[in-house]
Amino acid sequence: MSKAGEAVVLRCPAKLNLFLHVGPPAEAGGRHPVLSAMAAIDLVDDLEAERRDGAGLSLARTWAASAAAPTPLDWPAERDLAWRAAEAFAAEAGTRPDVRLTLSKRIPCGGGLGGGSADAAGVLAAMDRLWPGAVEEAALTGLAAGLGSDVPFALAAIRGRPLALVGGFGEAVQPLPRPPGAGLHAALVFPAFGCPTGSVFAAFDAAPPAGRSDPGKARAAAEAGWRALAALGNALAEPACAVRPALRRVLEALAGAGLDARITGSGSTVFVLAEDAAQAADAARRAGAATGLPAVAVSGWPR
Ligand SMILES: C[C@](O)(CO)[C@H](O)COP(=O)(O)OP(=O)(O)OC[C@H]1O[C@@H](n2ccc(N)nc2=O)[C@H](O)[C@@H]1O
Ligand SMILES: Nc1ncnc2c1ncn2[C@@H]1O[C@H](COP(=O)(O)OP(=O)(O)OP(=O)(O)O)[C@@H](O)[C@H]1O
Repeated sequence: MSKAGEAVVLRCPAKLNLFLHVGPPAEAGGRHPVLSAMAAIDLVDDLEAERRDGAGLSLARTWAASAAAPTPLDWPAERDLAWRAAEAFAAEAGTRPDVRLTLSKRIPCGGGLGGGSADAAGVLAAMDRLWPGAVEEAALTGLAAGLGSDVPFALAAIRGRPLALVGGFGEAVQPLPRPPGAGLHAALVFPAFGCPTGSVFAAFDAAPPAGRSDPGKARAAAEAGWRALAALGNALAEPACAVRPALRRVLEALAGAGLDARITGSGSTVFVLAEDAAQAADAARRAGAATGLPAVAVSGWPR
């Protein structure tokens, strides 16, 4: 049955790396194996995808009115991960990328929140619905891994698995037990600069920390709670501060306000875990006052 003219609307969630361990690359200049507990949060980009047979690919990107840290969306559409996901899906399906994509963004760019990856995963999930059965499941997850390390988790989250232990180069996504008690709540702080992921991994190589990642420890931590997961640390936190010294000053200002702040991914976004939504809102207010930066409260996604 043709799906031409049909539209799919879905949400593309940001992720938090509750902890992030990084191993050495197999060869100099290669990518780094990671182990991370990733959780989707209710900071989302909205995607609409409409199939229009014969009309080609188009992409419109704007910031939602509620976006806390909008920056120029100035890279060419052809380089956007959403666009590249549409082309990759169509090539795999043996069809043309005849889809009109409209993105209303809220996830800050270059913030370690995986916004571009979430958009790409959203496009894969949407096109899978608009061209049902055209790409097999294993091929779809392969496309996700080819687009970036955070895309397989984002695809799993959109399809109902919003908390996972992620290994390899992001392609090994395994369910993680949901910590007991309340759900995930946090305040996010958005520095006025991004952290270029490649430079942060290069800084990691210049001073790699000792220690090995252990999936068993990660599972035990998940059974203990959200804070136990975060206590496993982020191996890119120091490298991110080396690349952007101002990030250390943000962490120091938050510590001075009594807030236990951590970096997600390769930075620059900082998060403070909270017990519930009211505490997260309070932490966001205090974080904003201590740093002068935009700060928002978030919860696990979907709520
Ligand atoms: C830091 C994380 O967000 C953790 O979830 C991800 O590992 C980032 O992965 P990503 O978004 O796929 O990163 P990209 O923006 O595609 O990669 C930028 C650059 O970071 C380095 N890179 C990235 C991922 C990885 N596992 N090892 C790397 O060494 C590579 O030099 C790469 O060219
Ligand atoms: N749809 C997109 N949304 C945001 N950035 C995109 C997108 N497509 C391509 N990019 C490019 O990727 C860069 C960073 O993307 P993104 O916001 O996903 O980084 P990030 O959150 O730091 O990701 P990560 O956690 O994977 O390091 C942008 O500055 C931009 O050049």
